[in-house]
Amino acid sequence: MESNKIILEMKDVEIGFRVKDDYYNAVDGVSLTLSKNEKLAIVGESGSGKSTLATAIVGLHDPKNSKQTGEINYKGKNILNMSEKEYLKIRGDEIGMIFQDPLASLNPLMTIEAQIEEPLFYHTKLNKKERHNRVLELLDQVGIANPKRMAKQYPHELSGGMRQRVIIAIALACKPGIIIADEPTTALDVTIQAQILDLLNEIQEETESGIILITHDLGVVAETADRVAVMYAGEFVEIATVEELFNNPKHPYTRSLLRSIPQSNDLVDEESGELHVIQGVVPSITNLPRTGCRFAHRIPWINEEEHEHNPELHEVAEGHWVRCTCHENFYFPEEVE
Ligand SMILES: Nc1ncnc2c1ncn2[C@@H]1O[C@H](COP(=O)(O)OP(=O)(O)OP(=O)(O)O)[C@@H](O)[C@H]1O
Repeated sequence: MESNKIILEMKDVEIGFRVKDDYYNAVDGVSLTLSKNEKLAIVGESGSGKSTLATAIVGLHDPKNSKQTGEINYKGKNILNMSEKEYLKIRGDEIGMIFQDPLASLNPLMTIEAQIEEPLFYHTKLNKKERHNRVLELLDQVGIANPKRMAKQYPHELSGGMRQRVIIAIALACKPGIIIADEPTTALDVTIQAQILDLLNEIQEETESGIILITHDLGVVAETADRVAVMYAGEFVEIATVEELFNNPKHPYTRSLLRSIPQSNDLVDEESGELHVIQGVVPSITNLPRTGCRFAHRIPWINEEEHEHNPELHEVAEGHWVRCTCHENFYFPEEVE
């Protein structure tokens, strides 16, 4: 990493949703920093709270149905306390967003040019001609072969991969210092996924922005990230550099996630030829155990005494944090004869 200047700092962030008359936390006390020029991945199964956190960073939770506490500090201000008016100055300007479904994120009735021009209109002083030139420059930057032609088209005329490139162009329009990418390649087929990840890597080298990449896919993490935070049931259970996480995973959840990806032969059970899968699912927010190790029920063969009563993150090596003590004597039952 060329620079370790912290540009976003999350401190004890809690985000709860109203269910009937109560609030239940989907994000439950997370702390993390993002540095300039860093690609930080947040990884976890569906329901672990990743999108809830990403949505808070871009200030898009509905205050009527959600409750946010803690701090997400950006340029000395807590995003969680900002009014919509204040946030409008930042969103799409200093913080860019790329979401999973490019079709849902684009307006079907506006040309590509009009959609890329919009943030330039609101956040810059460029005149019409300058905005037009910047639109063409951005389309070129995201690898679109004929920017002039594409600028006049509508979203339905484009392939999924092209639409995602347009979304990235919109996110980049005002040269944001931070880019939040929530499952940016999930809706795309595998070859296009690889191109979009390459594009994100290239863009980051050029812009030196900090990128938070939200994904359930460890393959995407390996391709893209510098550092990884593994999220389970609203908490970070492990934080490490990508090399450390893949070479020396500690938390039982991380180890289970790594065993469920099919890249390596030794992940496949020799006798049955099947992948090892993690039993069970992330509990819903109303059923989350709020005390003790939240992963304990998915590794029932591990004795209760191995878990902490109030699991905390422990630094096991420099910059490598693991929650709970259950990793110390953890094993997979199939490894024991
Ligand atoms: N508006 C909401 N109201 C109530 N519960 C919600 C709301 N949004 C999310 N949740 C719940 O919060 C938990 C975390 O959801 P979230 O979408 O953040 O997880 P995720 O890890 O991003 O999963 P996915 O990849 O499926 O989006 C889930 O149990 C989800 O059902």
